[in-house]
Amino acid sequence: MATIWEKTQGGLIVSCQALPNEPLHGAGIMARMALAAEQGGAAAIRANGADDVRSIKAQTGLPVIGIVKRDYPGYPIYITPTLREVDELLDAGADMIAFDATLRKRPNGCTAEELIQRMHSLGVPAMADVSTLEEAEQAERLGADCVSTTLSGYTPYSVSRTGPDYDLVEQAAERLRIPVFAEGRVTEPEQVAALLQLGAHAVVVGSAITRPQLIAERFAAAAGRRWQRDGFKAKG
Ligand SMILES: CC(=O)N[C@H](C=O)[C@@H](O)[C@H](O)[C@H](O)COP(=O)(O)O
Repeated sequence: MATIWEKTQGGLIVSCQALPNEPLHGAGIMARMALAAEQGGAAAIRANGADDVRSIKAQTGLPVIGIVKRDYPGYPIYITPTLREVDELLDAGADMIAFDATLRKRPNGCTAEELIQRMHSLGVPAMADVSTLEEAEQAERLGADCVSTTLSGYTPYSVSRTGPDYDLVEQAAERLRIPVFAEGRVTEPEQVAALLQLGAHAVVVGSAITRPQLIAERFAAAAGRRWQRDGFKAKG
């Protein structure tokens, strides 16, 4: 049977996530979203929360990269911050687990090595979500199986951009021996092709496919600008 690396190589991974404050929140809806992504050609799904992971695995034949977003007061990190979230995802049958691998402090004194070791104890690969090249290199040293550029632009010390972080993808792909996934602010198909060309193992796309409120917002903003420019012209 093909490994998750073979299944995802050169492919599209669709992130299907809706937090409790989003209109599409719910494991059933996310499973439908994942099914649609599968029909569209996704090689794997990235999903948030044990319920969504279970539901997506039951509805699709795709590998699922699981995360649990959970806030711990006083800590800025929220993507699979501790062993508790890792255990929830292992229990749900995630095929890979992604976690915040930035150099910031983790709640409960947990370390990145501990999280990786727990995943490896059950044979589940660890995806390190990073925001800089330094974090990517550190994640590789600690034993992560791959990195994703998920957090570039979302830490106070990484550069904020409107589009994908091409530089980080290119530099990490050049320097690291482990696969580099491109993730974050990919909105156009041409960007997917460009990121693969720069050495990404696969490209993760979320909001541009699975957050319809943000898709509508882009179109509404375009309409709004026209409205402001032309003014309202009543008929007749
Ligand atoms: C920064 C953070 O919390 N990113 C999250 C990580 O799982 C998700 O909210 C993103 O949707 C995902 O990374 C895909 O990115 P984009 O939606 O830009 O295609």
